[in-house]
Amino acid sequence: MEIQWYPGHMAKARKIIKQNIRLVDAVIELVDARAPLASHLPDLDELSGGAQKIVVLNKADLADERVTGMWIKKFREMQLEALDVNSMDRHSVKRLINLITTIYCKKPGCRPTRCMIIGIPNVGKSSIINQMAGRKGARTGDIPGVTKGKMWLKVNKELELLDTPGILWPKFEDKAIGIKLAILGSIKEELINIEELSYIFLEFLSKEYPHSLRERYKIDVGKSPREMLNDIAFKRGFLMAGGVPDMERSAKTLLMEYRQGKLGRISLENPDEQGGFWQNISNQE
Ligand SMILES: Nc1nc2c(ncn2[C@@H]2O[C@H](COP(=O)(O)OP(=O)(O)OP(=O)(O)O)[C@@H](O)[C@H]2O)c(=O)[nH]1
Repeated sequence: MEIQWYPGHMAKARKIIKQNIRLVDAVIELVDARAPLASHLPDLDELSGGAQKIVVLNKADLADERVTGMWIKKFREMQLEALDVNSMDRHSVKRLINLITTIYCKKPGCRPTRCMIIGIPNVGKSSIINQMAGRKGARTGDIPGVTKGKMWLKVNKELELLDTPGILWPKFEDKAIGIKLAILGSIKEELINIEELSYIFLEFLSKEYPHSLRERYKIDVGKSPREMLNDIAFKRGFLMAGGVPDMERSAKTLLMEYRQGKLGRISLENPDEQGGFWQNISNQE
């Protein structure tokens, strides 16, 4: 499956990030816990200069807990601060605030640490900013030396966030990365052949999480992806004139329900995987 990818505003976004990054102590790179590598920004280190990076695996409530634990271990082995977070949950986000404070505020009365959130589309940047800043997130106003109009949100005495997150698009020369991001919902649907995408996803699920498919849709996971999608259409009553199964509706429903967590906690990537399903996808023409 070919994903047409024309992020026209990419250069502008990079420029804005570059300008803002020099104002912060730390960059919080938000990745999707279900695919931390595919949703990671390979050129962020080059953009972020000296600012320290904290990797936040967001939407951890939707990811396979065991696999997320493996990722955290892996990032820490690479000497990176890493934390799993559910931005919908105040307590979970509090752990991130505490981590930043522990790293940057060694003594009482320290100056506020300034952070910027960066991540790919739909990874949860606005949600985490809102959850971190909460009602206290009153804008602190223009600060001298800061690009006009730039605002800081006060999280607490020790922490301030830049009010606008940085959106970046990953480079994906690798076909599997594009497909994972499409499954997660980070790529506009108009750019995707949704039926083809669902076939790949069904094949992945039938190999890695067959029980989730069986439980949710009561289908035979030994069948071909096309047959499985067909069966989902029948089970759900997605039928067009003449009783023809509506495959597109079926595909959209499958992906929507995955993104909403209705299929259970499912990770697309595993740090220990070598070869395997995604490698085969990447190797395909
Ligand atoms: N389950 C779950 N959903 C989340 C989490 N974080 C964000 N979401 C949902 O993911 C969707 C995207 O979140 P946003 O905060 O708008 O993401 P964004 O990165 O600001 O998106 P863009 O503005 O497109 O760049 C929303 O429907 C959120 O409710 C999370 O930790 N868990």
